[in-house]
Amino acid sequence: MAPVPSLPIKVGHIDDVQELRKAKPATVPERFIRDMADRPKVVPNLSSSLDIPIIDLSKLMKTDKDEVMHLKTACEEWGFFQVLNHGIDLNVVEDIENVAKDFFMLPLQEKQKYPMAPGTVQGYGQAFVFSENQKLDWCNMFALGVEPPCIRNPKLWPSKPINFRETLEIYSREVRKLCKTLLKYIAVSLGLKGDVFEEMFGVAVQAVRMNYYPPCSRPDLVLGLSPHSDGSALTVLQQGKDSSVGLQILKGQTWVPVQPIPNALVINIGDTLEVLTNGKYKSVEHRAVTHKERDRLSIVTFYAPSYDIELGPMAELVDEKNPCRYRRYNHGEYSKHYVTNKLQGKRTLDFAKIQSKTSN
Ligand SMILES: COC(=O)C(/C=C/C1=C(C)CCCC1(C)C)=C/O[C@H]1C=C(C)C(=O)O1
Ligand SMILES: O=C(O)CCC(=O)C(=O)O
Ligand SMILES: [Fe+2]
Repeated sequence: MAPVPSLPIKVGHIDDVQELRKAKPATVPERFIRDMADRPKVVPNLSSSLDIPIIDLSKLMKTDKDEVMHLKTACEEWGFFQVLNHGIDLNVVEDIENVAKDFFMLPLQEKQKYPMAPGTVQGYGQAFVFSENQKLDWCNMFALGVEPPCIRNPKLWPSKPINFRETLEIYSREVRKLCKTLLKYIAVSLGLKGDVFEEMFGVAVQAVRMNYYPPCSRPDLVLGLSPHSDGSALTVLQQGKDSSVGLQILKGQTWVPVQPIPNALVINIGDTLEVLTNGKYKSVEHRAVTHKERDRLSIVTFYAPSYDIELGPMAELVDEKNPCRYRRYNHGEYSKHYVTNKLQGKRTLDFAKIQSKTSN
């Protein structure tokens, strides 16, 4: 079951932010200006002790016990880590960045041949806009369902740049392998059998979203991407080589910037793993901010179970001390719920939460 909108929705006019940037209006249009409380603080991006953990996959693959512990701590305390020695050929990483950039640099008319229809998440445009008065993100997105083939919409796969399709296929194959490997060690770090997720997921759903954030004259007033947690099991995020620092994750009350590390990929736990682990590993809220002079590109892969599967907290992770915090549900239904609601911090996961006096 692929998620589709059931009602026609009115979203009003959505400015293309690259075109806005070219036109250089004296002020940022009202629809992009955030309420005071939601505006980002613009501070210098200094590296600090609050950097997200770094995991060396080559050590994990030798089942280095310390690295497995390190992974466990990263998933429990951060929900985010950067992975080094991820095994994806650097040419593959470079090629996807180049085709994504080439796509976004095409004339608007060309990109609009692949429109994201209101209320849907595939194609070129802004996802997660459901009303005329909703604030907009300072971002252009291009998103495609990749696996299994039944979620692809072939009309949305662009003919330009000419190597787009082949490059995305090669990249997605490699990222899929990486997700399977990471899930194996995530299972091991939980004291579970390495193949537990692979067995459970069926033919995993995989989607890619390319986000392009042009510079913004008032980065203090806008957001590149609204706060959200990902609906996936695992997300793999590649930050453009010369991109500005823009990804921030919420740690306690603080938005912590993710400092790009050359040749590393950013991995985060999605809502689905939070549910499966009964909240032991958390999907952490994150957002993107913009920069006054510099642009930013990110290529994001969402990896999730087949729509057919029913899931809930794994029995091994539920006991008296850790009572069951989420109900069982069908993943296709959660996907539909996710893509038919605006990005709203961690609120989307209320879908699955068992409300109790102690739950947060
Ligand atoms: C803009 O897209 C998203 O943010 C997104 C959607 C991904 C998808 C597609 C682009 C094609 C169809 C499948 C899918 C819904 C995965 C986020 O994906 C998260 C949300 C859920 C649920 C998930 O599994 O990944
Ligand atoms: O661009 C980024 O760094 C954030 C992207 C993101 O969180 C997403 O696409 O879900
Ligand atoms: Fe995200």
